[in-house]
Amino acid sequence: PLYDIHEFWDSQPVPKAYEKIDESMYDQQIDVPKTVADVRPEPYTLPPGYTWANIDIGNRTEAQEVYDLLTQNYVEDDDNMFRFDYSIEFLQWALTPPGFHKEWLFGVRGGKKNKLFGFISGIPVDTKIRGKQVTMAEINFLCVHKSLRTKRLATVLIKEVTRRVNLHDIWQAIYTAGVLIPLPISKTTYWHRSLNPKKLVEVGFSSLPANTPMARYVKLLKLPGETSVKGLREMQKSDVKVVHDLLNAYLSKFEVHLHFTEAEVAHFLLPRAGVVDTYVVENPQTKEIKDFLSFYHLPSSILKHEVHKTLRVAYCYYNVANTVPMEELIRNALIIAKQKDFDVFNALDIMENETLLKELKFGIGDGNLHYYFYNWRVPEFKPNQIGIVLV
Ligand SMILES: CCCCCCCCCCCCCC(=O)CSCCNC(=O)CCNC(=O)[C@H](O)C(C)(C)COP(=O)(O)OP(=O)(O)OC[C@H]1O[C@@H](n2cnc3c(N)ncnc32)[C@H](O)[C@@H]1OP(=O)(O)O
Ligand SMILES: CN(C)Cc1n[nH]c2ccc(-c3ccc(F)cc3OCCn3ccnc3)cc12
Repeated sequence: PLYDIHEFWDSQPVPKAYEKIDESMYDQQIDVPKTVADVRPEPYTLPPGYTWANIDIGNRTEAQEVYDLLTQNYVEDDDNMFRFDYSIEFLQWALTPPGFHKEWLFGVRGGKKNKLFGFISGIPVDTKIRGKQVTMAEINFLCVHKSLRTKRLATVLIKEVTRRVNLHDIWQAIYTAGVLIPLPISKTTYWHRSLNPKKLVEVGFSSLPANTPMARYVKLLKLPGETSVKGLREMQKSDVKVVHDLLNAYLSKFEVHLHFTEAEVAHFLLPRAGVVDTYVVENPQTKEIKDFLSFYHLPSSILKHEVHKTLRVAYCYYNVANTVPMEELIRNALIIAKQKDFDVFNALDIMENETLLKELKFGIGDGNLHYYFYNWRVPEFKPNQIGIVLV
């Protein structure tokens, strides 16, 4: 609970759990204004035997080292049955958007083999918060090897990435986590839509509802073999401009959202095999595009099962529905994911998602994803006011 002592976070410019609400303090930074000249010029001190190392994620060998660290040491579910298994291609996609800064992708090396024991990443994002534009760093992939846990190494990684971001005259950040630390700007819930119920029951991801034989459970969750939306097709380069306009227009409806450049829309939404899928709806008569759907591929390793080693998971990404009902659009995303042999389709209750989860037979997940700002005070938002998906 929040009244716990947070040695590190109580020293950081984030709202305190106990602070009195003062509306006049909202929509501004928490820290005293600083300039780049105030930023510590040298990296933070690491324990003896460890060194800082920038990671060139575009270099296959270095990307493999990050993959190896994360696939063994990154986020597990509460029951330690599954662990995220981000692929190398996914990491390269997530961490090299237009305008990224190489020195914001780095880790800690040590030992005889100069092994990678820790990692953290930042990418620049243009956020809009209650109508105010704030350039931030989006922090992700914080990971410390299991053999080095609870030695406060994470706090050094966080302070170092803060320092490196500050050197670019950026003083705010956005991040999400399953853990509850001071202080969430929103507490969202994740939901799962089974696509391969038999496998999900076999690996313990789902349990058969009471008095429901497997055959009936499978029938309950069956989806059409083909999509229903006319004119649905994979996004291509020539769609970037219209998808860019549709996305920014749609996201401006939310209290907290990102603003994407065309180059960022091309980077984050053009289909990449095994990473991200985007489909546009091209009106067969007018050839106009007014809707699109997208989901990203993030498998989880199944930690304790002899036969099944990987859970193939699709995650709801950005979806805009202007001429098609959102429910039908997302149902078509489910159908495509099933056609592509995904086992489950995950979604947060952010944006408009909560309005379609039940109808589309999603089941509620066992935990939350909290959204956080660093050094920016806002009132707490409901999930349907959040228009940002962090991978
Ligand atoms: C202006 C720019 C600013 C940029 C920076 C913005 C801030 C960015 C913040 C980062 C955003 C990342 C977002 C992201 O990547 C998505 S959330 C996923 C984070 N990664 C994992 O969960 C992977 C598995 N776990 C680990 O690798 C370790 O357990 C980690 C590394 C998590 C902690 O390593 P450890 O060996 O277990 O722990 P110590 O070194 O002893 O440190 C303990 C302190 O760390 C605090 N802690 C624990 N988990 C945290 C988390 N997920 N966020 C923030 N803080 C977290 C904890 O509350 C405690 O502080 P307290 O004593 O005050 O309570
Ligand atoms: C977002 N990005 C920062 C990775 C990340 N970190 N921590 C997390 C905790 C939950 C989710 C999440 C987000 C959306 C979703 F539909 C299901 C999720 O978790 C499933 C349960 N689970 C937790 C861990 N392994 C499996 C992601 C994350």
